[in-house]
Amino acid sequence: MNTMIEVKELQKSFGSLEVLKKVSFSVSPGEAVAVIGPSGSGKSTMLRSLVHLEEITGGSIVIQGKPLVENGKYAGASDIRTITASMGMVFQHFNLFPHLTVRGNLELAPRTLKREKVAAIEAKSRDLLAKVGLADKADVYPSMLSGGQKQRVAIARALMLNPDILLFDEPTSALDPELTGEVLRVIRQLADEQMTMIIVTHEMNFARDVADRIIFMDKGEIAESGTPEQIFGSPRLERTRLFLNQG
Ligand SMILES: Nc1ncnc2c1ncn2[C@@H]1O[C@H](COP(=O)(O)OP(=O)(O)OP(=O)(O)O)[C@@H](O)[C@H]1O
Repeated sequence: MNTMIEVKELQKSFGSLEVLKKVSFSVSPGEAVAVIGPSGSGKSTMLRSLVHLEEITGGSIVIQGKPLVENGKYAGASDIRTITASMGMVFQHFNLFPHLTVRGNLELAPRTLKREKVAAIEAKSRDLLAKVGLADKADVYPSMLSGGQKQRVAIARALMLNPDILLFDEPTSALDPELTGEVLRVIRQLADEQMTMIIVTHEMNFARDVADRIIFMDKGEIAESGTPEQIFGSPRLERTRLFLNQG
């Protein structure tokens, strides 16, 4: 399989507001793609469309060769479930279940799906918590954790279902600056392990360091796409950076 994600002429409108205007791109296996761009340019909407959290108004999305939506027509409900199950999503605001412990958060979906034995699920949650540096937090509740710790739990939770693709929607935007590093380190480790990822982020330096490719969105379109070297040499991006820094 050569393409993990193939997006063709994706269009999305909210009422009369056209948020995505024929956006096309593809992601190869093992690629880490960062999506950057000014606020309101459609980055989150594009990402959410891939996992059917937004219903698109035109175009096609094909995940690992399977069409989620083709020329605006969606697959059947069961195919949509299967296709979106191959992707894990990490949100800006963590979205942990407050009434479950850290371990409970990790194990809820796999225990509900019953695809694996309970012992295997428990072993995996232990391993993944160790991987994100939180082995000692398995039995605490999310309210006891810092934002950076919560986000690392959310990443471990997304990994519990063995996704082929991970999507990050501004994973550090809700964090105090001193807590972003611990989350970015985990994402970088996943990139080093060749996890296929799309990361929507405002962290320009991180995008430059971790991404194989950068997609720069502006006003619902892909303004530029290329390697970090190509994109960070671009005068258009420089103008946006100055603008963002002033904000
Ligand atoms: N549910 C919705 N209903 C109406 N408009 C929406 C909805 N969701 C997003 N929008 C609008 O779509 C546009 C793109 O939003 P989106 O969140 O995709 O941008 P973004 O590039 O991710 O921005 P940011 O960096 O601020 O998160 C914005 O104008 C936003 O107000």
